[in-house]
Amino acid sequence: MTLALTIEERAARARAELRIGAAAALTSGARAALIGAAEALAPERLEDMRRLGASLDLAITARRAETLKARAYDGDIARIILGPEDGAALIRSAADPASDLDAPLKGPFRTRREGPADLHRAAIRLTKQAHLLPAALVAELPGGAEQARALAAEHGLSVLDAAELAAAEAEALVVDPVARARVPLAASEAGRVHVFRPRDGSEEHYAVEIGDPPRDAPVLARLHSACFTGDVIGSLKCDCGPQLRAALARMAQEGAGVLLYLNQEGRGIGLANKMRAYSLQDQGFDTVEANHRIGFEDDERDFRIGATILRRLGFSAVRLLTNNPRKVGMMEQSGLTVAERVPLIVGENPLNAAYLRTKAAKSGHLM
Ligand SMILES: Nc1nc2c(ncn2[C@@H]2O[C@H](COP(=O)(O)OP(=O)(O)OP(=O)(O)O)[C@@H](O)[C@H]2O)c(=O)[nH]1
Ligand SMILES: [Zn+2]
Repeated sequence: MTLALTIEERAARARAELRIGAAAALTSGARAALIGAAEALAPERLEDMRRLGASLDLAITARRAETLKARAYDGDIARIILGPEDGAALIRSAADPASDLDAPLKGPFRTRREGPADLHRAAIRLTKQAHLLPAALVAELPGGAEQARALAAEHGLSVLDAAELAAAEAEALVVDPVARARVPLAASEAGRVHVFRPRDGSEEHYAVEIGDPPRDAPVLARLHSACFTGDVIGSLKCDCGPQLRAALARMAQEGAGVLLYLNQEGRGIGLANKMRAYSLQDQGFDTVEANHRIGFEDDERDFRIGATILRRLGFSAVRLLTNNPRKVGMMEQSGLTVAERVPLIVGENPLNAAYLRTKAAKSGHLM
């Protein structure tokens, strides 16, 4: 029956469900759990999960666990054991770094050592993909997958298999061209915008083509990650706006180029989480420390999507405008030739100098 949803479609739906505070069910073989996003799940639903579950955990990343001084027995993640008294306030304080400074001695949190952590890991992945705080409530069901399917059928919940979910992530890298049109730009009247839609239902990405770059020669290219604050409202905290405009100006000057505008706001964590990171930066943490304290890696972007889009446009070799060696490495790993790295050093000001120094010192950016 082709009306049945694929795992990718069910994952897209589950991400939306987590964002609106609904629960979903995850299975792994005969085991299963109900999950919810720590920042969104309604308290009444939490009580249902507590009632139905043989256990109730808060799954967090090892990064967040480090800030909370909780032991991460599962490598990249940790499972905080919630007791009957642990309600919404405790969950929020464990998941959300906003109050860390007011309550520096959170916890102590007891973390789980025994048993598999695959359901917890899958739940955290979904919250990250939904651009929520990377923290999930996980109630293991005593009746396993059978109980999960019965509950899902009764209440209209999504049921996803953790292993299938991981395998389905490759679909995020498959994009289809949707529409394109001429858009005369201030930098160059020979502008054209192409919209690409990922098969996994995640956000669309755009390509801005300047002129008519030949497909058989390395194209002057930029992979620009969305920065609402820098690109749109002129934030002085980063260099994104000036980089965006300088890249287009350089392409206009050469008469040809392609700028990918990738919707990877905040290095892939979304604007809400980026503002959480900025709030931590106001408390004195640098850009990398701030990401870690929320529970993210320094950089959650997958640049392979950029290579895919370039190839869809017919390019196989680039002269890449970037100061980030990771972008060069990822393009090459994806089979694109980087004929040259073209530095893009613009837009330093007194308010972003420390940020740019941190990127150079900790993230390997070339200055
Ligand atoms: N999480 C987080 N993201 C930030 C911060 N400042 C800027 N960003 C995001 O960082 C990304 C900047 O991306 P780029 O300029 O494309 O990449 P880059 O790694 O700096 O590399 P190049 O500019 O190519 O040298 C954008 O998605 C911004 O939204 C910050 O303090 N925290
Ligand atoms: Zn920026």
